[in-house]
Amino acid sequence: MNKMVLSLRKIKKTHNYGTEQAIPVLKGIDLELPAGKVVAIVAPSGAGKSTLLHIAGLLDDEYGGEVHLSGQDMSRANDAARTAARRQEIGFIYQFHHLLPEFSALENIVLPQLANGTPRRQAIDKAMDLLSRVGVADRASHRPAALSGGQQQRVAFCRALANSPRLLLADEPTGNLDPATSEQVFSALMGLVRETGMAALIATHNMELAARMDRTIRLDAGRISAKAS
Ligand SMILES: Nc1ncnc2c1ncn2[C@@H]1O[C@H](COP(=O)(O)OP(=O)(O)OP(=O)(O)O)[C@@H](O)[C@H]1O
Repeated sequence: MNKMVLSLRKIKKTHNYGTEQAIPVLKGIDLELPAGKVVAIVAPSGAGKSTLLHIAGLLDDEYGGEVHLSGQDMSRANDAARTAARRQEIGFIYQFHHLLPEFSALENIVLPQLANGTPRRQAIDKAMDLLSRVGVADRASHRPAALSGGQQQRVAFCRALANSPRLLLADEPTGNLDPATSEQVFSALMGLVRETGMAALIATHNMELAARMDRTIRLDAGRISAKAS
């Protein structure tokens, strides 16, 4: 039996709630994400993908419904518990990565592991393994400013996976990559999911990639409109 890593139950979100410009964005989203599965969210611009990823990633606490992480209802958890869960269990890949500019690519991936108590040697080995999987190991000692946009994006991908999260949330993780590099990052992602049993929820406009994931959900006008398994 597959364990549910993420369960979203009746998620509702209105931006600017209670004001004249109240914008209902999510109108009751239910989603079950088991371990070892990759689910694509496909949606037109403005449909609420980022809003949903923020709620799933415990970055927002003003919403209706429940977010369960590994069976625990995080919508009722306090700040400290949500912060700990974010650090230890969730990896994020944003459209705009925020690598630390004064540190090398390698250090950007090592530091979050040290903060989590991983011994330095082990953290470096893990970082180098991740960098190799996405083809940027030879740039390990470069600072972000000395990397191309696509290389920075790949480093951010490695950083998100550094602490072996149980849940990966990604907003267009291959958005700015050329087709060959996008393929390499996608294969690395699928490989890691199969090896580790991580679960991933990935927003993408790339229908070809979405079709290769385990399932696609379509978000439209605040609801899940169609499912393909
Ligand atoms: N902080 C906010 N305050 C008010 N409205 C917001 C806020 N954030 C987002 N919205 C609105 O909520 C809707 C959903 O935004 P969201 O960023 O989740 O869309 P998206 O599906 O991720 O879009 P895209 O693909 O263009 O990034 C949009 O209409 C947006 O204008």
